[in-house]
Amino acid sequence: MPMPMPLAYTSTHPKSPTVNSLIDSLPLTTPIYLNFIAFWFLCLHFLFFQKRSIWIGCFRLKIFIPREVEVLVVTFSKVLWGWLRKIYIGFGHENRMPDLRSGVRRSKRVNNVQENPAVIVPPTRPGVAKGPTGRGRGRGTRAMNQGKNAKPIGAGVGGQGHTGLDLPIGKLVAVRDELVAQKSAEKLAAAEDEGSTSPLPERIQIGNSPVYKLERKLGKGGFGQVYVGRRLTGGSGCSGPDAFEVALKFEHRNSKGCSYGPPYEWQVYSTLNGCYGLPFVHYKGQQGDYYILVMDVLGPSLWDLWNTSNQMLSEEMVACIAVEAISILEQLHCRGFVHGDVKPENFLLGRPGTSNEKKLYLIDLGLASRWKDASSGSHVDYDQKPDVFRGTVRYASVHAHLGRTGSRRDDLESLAYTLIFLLRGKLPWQGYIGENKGFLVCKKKMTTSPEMLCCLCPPPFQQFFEMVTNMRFDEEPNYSKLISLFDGSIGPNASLRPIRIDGAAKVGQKRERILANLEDGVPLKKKVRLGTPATQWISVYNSRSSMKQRYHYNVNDSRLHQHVDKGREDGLYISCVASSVNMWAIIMDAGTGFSSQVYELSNSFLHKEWIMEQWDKNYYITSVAGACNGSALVVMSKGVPYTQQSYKVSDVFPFKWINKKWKEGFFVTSMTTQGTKWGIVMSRNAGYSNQVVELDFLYPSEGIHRRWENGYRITSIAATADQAAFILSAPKRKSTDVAQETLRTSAFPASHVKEKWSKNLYIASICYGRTVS
Ligand SMILES: Nc1ncnc2c1ncn2[C@@H]1O[C@H](COP(=O)(O)OP(=O)(O)OP(=O)(O)O)[C@@H](O)[C@H]1O
Repeated sequence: MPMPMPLAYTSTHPKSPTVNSLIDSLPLTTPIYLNFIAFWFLCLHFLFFQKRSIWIGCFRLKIFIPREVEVLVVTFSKVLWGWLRKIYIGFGHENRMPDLRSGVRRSKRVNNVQENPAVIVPPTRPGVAKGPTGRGRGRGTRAMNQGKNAKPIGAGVGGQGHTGLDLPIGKLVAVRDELVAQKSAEKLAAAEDEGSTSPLPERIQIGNSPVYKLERKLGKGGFGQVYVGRRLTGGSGCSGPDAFEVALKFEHRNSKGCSYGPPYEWQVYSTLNGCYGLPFVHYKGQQGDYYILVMDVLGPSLWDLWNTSNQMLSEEMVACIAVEAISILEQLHCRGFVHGDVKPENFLLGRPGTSNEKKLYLIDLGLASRWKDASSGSHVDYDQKPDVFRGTVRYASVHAHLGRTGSRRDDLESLAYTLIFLLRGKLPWQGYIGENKGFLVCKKKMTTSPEMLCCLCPPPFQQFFEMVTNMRFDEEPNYSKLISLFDGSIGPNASLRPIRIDGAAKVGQKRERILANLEDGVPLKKKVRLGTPATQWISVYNSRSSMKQRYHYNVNDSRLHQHVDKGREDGLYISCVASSVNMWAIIMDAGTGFSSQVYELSNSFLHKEWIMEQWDKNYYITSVAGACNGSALVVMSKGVPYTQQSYKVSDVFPFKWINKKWKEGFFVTSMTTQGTKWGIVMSRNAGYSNQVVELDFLYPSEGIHRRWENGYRITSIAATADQAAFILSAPKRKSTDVAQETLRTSAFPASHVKEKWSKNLYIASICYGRTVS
């Protein structure tokens, strides 16, 4: 999208003054202020340009700025800059009820606790460290945190050229939290600097390995530097453990991946060494300040190849790459791992001039993870953590962007992007920059139809893309079928092929047999990515004993009171509200358990003063809706079990805040959107034992079904025109199982609701927004 930058403030919040009110509040006309500002600018000018003298006519006036003034001016400038930034860029705000003492419901307004502005984390990792446009392979660094306020650790934030490399993010996310807790980003950066400045040993011997002399550099990643090591003593072979030349990968012991000992990649190599398509690791060990891997030396990467071939590779070449890459991934997956960072830079050819120069290898296991549990052998559990991203933005699967647990489908989706990039020379989401780059790229991936994405590619590539993006989380890829898609693009003469496809050839016969059995018998799956966004009503129905429920839709502001009053006369309370095209939908129930209710229609999202007043009177927010025209409807009730409440308004889905509040015992109890803004209400004592989020650019059918299977039920929904969010909760008391159904309809589901009522299914949540793409 080029969409506006996230603005997370409501304009009326007293702690988020508008620029106008700020300017109004400054007595700029007072001469003393003018003098001060002039003095300050002058100091800044001298400090900035390092000027220490000025000419007045023919006199040269020497300027002396005392150190104290310099510090004062710089500090004041920083504070002012931060202040202005907050006004222009904003951050989410949270309003929270005061803590309760001794379990007594205290209604006094003690204070308006405005917590430290929470870090707003876009649903997907924003523009982090797009690769340098430099031509060297593997240059640049990784960033580890995708938070808006998070600093990329190390260097490498910069613009992205069309030919630029894309750098991986999130390697060792697992240790990230601990790292961040222990060390500030600055310390980490300093540690890294130290790592990069420590001299590399000139002679290397790991255990009983030959002695190597450090030779030319092969590449550098965010974590390691790779050099050629030339054998000096201790062997006679041309290849293998005592090869004349090896690749030496150095990682400094203070580097970000080594805080707890050897790099994580070592563990993965311990299990995967010898796997088809991976370079052999012969020795690993520590020497001086460095962890060192001794492995087979390889040749150029596919990115190098693409770059030196006018940034376009032939169909046959890419088809061979496809076939061999699928075989390599199949072998890796067979060993229970997913790679997690499939991209052109991580596929290397064998050493030029050797018999392996046309052989493909996959390197960099730093983001590899298990899809299959090592002890039980079962598939790892599905989960979604929208603020966790691992991989490289350009090639990451949409599921990886959305923070879903990595599985085999993700490697294949990244491979599809890799192949299309090598063929077309460009992907439609290149060129995004800025803090919410990850979100924009993910949105573009979701809204680009397979036809658009593959418009310049031969049909097998589109078929491959469609097959892999339609896979379920735990689906076993049909590698043979995927390989066979490219059969027609590869010539029969093996010696003429630009890339060796030994892996695929080995399973070729088996493949033919499988394919014969598959012949058209498998029904085609419904395509999930159509590229056409749609907004719909999403309604959720819960089974419950018979009760009176009433709905109103297309209600304009002036008719709202009339409907609500009528419902109240009949003993009904508002149970949920929603808005579509600036008209309200109101659901009123006889079974809410509320004892009293108030509501307010206001022009602000959300009206803090009114909410605080009602909190004082022991009312709690029970439903909330925002309309596109800026107004919001907040319903607050008595008779709820909640003991404390907190809400947040944010321009991006505030998963990080939700996560933080979960840890404090709060659960999401209502949620809405207004335009692109999200409003989330969380309460203590909500009766849930656990809660999860499903956030997607379409209706996350698979995720919801998986959660349902695990005992979760949808308890809040909201959607913008881009994304739909579902909160699913596990009840504390697992007494009666609630059956739940969802419905998506273009018009308000008036007739459907009646059908549901006849089956004792009642509307539990409703919203209008993004459903399919
Ligand atoms: N065995 C090898 N033979 C030749 N070159 C290699 C070899 N291993 C790595 N390289 C080169 O070194 C670069 C960095 O290696 P690698 O990707 O393993 O490091 P990293 O720090 O994990 O990088 P990244 O940040 O991309 O994950 C690679 O891009 C590649 O060009």
